Amino acid sequence: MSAQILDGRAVAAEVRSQVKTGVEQRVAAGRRPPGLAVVLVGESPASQVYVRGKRNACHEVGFVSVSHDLPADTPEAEILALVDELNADPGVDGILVQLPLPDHVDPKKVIERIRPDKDVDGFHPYNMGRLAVRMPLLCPCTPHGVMTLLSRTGVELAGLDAVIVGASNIVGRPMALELLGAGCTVTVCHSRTRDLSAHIARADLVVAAVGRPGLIRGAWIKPGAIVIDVGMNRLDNGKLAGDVEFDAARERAAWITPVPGGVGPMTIATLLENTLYAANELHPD
Ligand SMILES: Nc1nc(=O)c2c([nH]1)NC[C@@H]1CN(c3ccc(C(=O)N[C@@H](CCC(=O)O)C(=O)O)cc3)C=[N+]21
Repeated sequence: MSAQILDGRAVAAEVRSQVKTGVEQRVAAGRRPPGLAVVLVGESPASQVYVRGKRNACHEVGFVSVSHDLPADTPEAEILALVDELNADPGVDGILVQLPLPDHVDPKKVIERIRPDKDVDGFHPYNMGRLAVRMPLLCPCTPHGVMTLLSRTGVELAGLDAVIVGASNIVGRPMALELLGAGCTVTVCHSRTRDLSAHIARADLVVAAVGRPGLIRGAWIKPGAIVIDVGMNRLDNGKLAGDVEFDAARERAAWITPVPGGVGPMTIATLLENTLYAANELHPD
């Protein structure tokens, strides 16, 4: 029996349409449309593709999209000064500084400079802390987008054995907190984990967020498990592949996300949700 596909493109389209309606309601009530500022430092082609996608999504839902494209050699102080300006701008509800930043810029300093109530990436320590103590404010987009996808399976998450592979600040760690909040028993595997396949073999839910194509063998997957592939690996042939051996895993899983077309679109859709939430709930004006 092969798995049902969790169609991230379809769910992301639903979320974007809900955000668009939310913006229309705001404007009909005489309020300004939400504003999202996207800061891009440098000319990395990948970042330009992602940033273009975000800006297009803003236009689709009716946000004001504020763009700042800075040269790769922009001094850190200038980036911080721009963040201060955006923090103070009443027309800006969300600030996203595209990562990675050039080596001479400390990303932690830049992230921590963003006002927590405008940190629509959810990367700021304050927002991560709020998630850790079950008082979520703005949640990191990829893990929160995964929760939206999981809700579409109709599977009760409480009590599931969830195994996350990867312990990054932007996916693995907040993913563990989100799943803990949903009542899962959570294991986080990382580069020091011994016998990864044994952890995967007992998992009802696997979230792969490592960045290594085909790391998670399909044969490891427990029959009937839910498999969420956050991996976004560009292969030599230019194709995008996840961290999971999709075809083999699909024969054993009950649900599985494809790459592309799974978690990626949910990341963008959740960014839009966070920005509307910040405008409506955190910036009453
Ligand atoms: N401050 C910051 N916040 C981010 O959220 C952030 C970032 N920096 N830096 C880069 C990563 C990457 N990222 C993606 C989002 C969506 C897709 C996406 O929609 N991918 C499509 C495929 C796109 C393609 O074909 O290349 C998919 O998976 O279906 C990909 C990558 C957000 N990022």
